[in-house]
Amino acid sequence: MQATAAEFFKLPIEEKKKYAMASDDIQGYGQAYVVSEQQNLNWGDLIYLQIFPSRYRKMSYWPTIPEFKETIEDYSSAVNKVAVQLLPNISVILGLDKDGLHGLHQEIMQGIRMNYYPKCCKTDLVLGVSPHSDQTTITILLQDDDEVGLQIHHQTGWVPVKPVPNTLVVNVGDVLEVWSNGRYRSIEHRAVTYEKKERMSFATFIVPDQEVELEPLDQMMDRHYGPRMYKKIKYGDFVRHSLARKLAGKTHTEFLKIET
Ligand SMILES: O=C(O)CCC(=O)C(=O)O
Ligand SMILES: [Fe+2]
Repeated sequence: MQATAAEFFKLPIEEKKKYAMASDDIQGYGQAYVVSEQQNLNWGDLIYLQIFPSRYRKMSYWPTIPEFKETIEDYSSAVNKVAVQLLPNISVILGLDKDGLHGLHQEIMQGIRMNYYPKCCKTDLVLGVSPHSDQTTITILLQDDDEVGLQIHHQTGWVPVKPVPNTLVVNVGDVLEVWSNGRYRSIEHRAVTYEKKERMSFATFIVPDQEVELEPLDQMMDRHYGPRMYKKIKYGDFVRHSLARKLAGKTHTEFLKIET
């Protein structure tokens, strides 16, 4: 997987641009969440591809590197198995039936964002990815074994997520925060840059269908869990709202909250 992605990222920029994200799309090569020419860009290259259901794939964005398609499909199928094992467990924690979360998604959508962070000589000035939470139910992340790039926000500071070899990191996203009425908060995270070495990471996003109406589950709003904290919003509208703004900590999640 890493080797195949590296093949893509080391292509000349003109080659990579053949897969450039259209301005009204989220799939393809480029940077999302860019809303102004004044904004500081992130020190990284990325390509985002929708994987499942396969009818949403836009093959014009898939690099035609040998083995690319097979490698992404094999990796994504393996990660999908992890996701469909995790969701029933999270469902039970939320007081739902085993199949509850699966049902709430209508259809489970899976996409992959491949990130490449080149070496950087101004690591104190630029970030690989600005602070944000993911607009997902969960994100399943594969990162390089030998570098600490990912950091999570905890209390007043940033805590590095030290890679454990052959291990995936699972992050809670905004969708789970809403369904759980804030009991499981989406994690604010960022990626830092390195001077000595490049880094890659692969984030698999597990999200509901665009048409799903997001709102806290009934059983997460009671005397024990407290009053309703989040508005009702169509998942697709939430994503469109987020894409029109730059990444800035948990501001996207704050938008979902009921104003008090
Ligand atoms: O590179 C990383 O470890 C984080 C990437 C990330 O947060 C993302 O792609 O959403
Ligand atoms: Fe992220």
